[in-house]
Amino acid sequence: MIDIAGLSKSFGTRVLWQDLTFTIEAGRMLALTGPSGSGKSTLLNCLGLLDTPTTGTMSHNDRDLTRLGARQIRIYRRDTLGYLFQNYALIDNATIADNLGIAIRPARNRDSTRPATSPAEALEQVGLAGREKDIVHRLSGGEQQRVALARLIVKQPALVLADEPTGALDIGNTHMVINTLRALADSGCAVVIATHDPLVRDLCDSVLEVGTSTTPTPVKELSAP
Ligand SMILES: Nc1ncnc2c1ncn2[C@@H]1O[C@H](COP(=O)(O)OP(=O)(O)OP(=O)(O)O)[C@@H](O)[C@H]1O
Repeated sequence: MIDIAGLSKSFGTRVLWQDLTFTIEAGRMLALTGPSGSGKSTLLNCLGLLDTPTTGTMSHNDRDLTRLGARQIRIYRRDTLGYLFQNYALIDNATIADNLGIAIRPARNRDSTRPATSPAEALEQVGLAGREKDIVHRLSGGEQQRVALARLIVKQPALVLADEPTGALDIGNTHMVINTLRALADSGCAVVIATHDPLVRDLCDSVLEVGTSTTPTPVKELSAP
């Protein structure tokens, strides 16, 4: 569904990655690994149309994403993408319900046939049942991450982009994140995760070593003896 061809990114004379050529398919999970500074977040930002690649093309269902105007980019982000970033990207001074309500709107516009999950059901799935009226900035970091997960469950975006989603979490919340991302993939979302966490990497279907490889390797091949 997302076709990447000859993608590269440089800052000045510094080449972060080049000639990336692969497909991100619905229902699959791709891990982006590599040392700090190799350009994992930058690649996620390019996939999320928050940054632009230096050369190459990205297309979604044959629609060229590198040629969209500002308004089309906003609509694509709203209707197609879900972010799970380290700062949770929530509206801090609003309630959990308000944060999830924002996620519902674009889902209504999508041509999706997937069954909708209500905010109440999504909160139950992440262990926050009945907490709709809580203000987000009063929640712990782990709870905020779970609200961000609930937002993804409600929105069911075609493409989920996650940047170190377990970096600051305890083991319980880490498993919550991993299980939810796997469930999103199983329901048809494509999931791309920048991670240093071997637990997360091993859950994915394939791994791209950013800055070193140009195509992902199936996880099965990595773990083969
Ligand atoms: N706008 C920019 N201008 C110049 N350099 C930048 C810019 N954005 C990022 N970089 C540099 O690009 C490199 C890659 O950054 P990026 O955050 O993508 O790496 P990363 O692999 O995600 O690292 P980490 O694992 O530490 O999060 C870094 O050296 C960073 O300083």
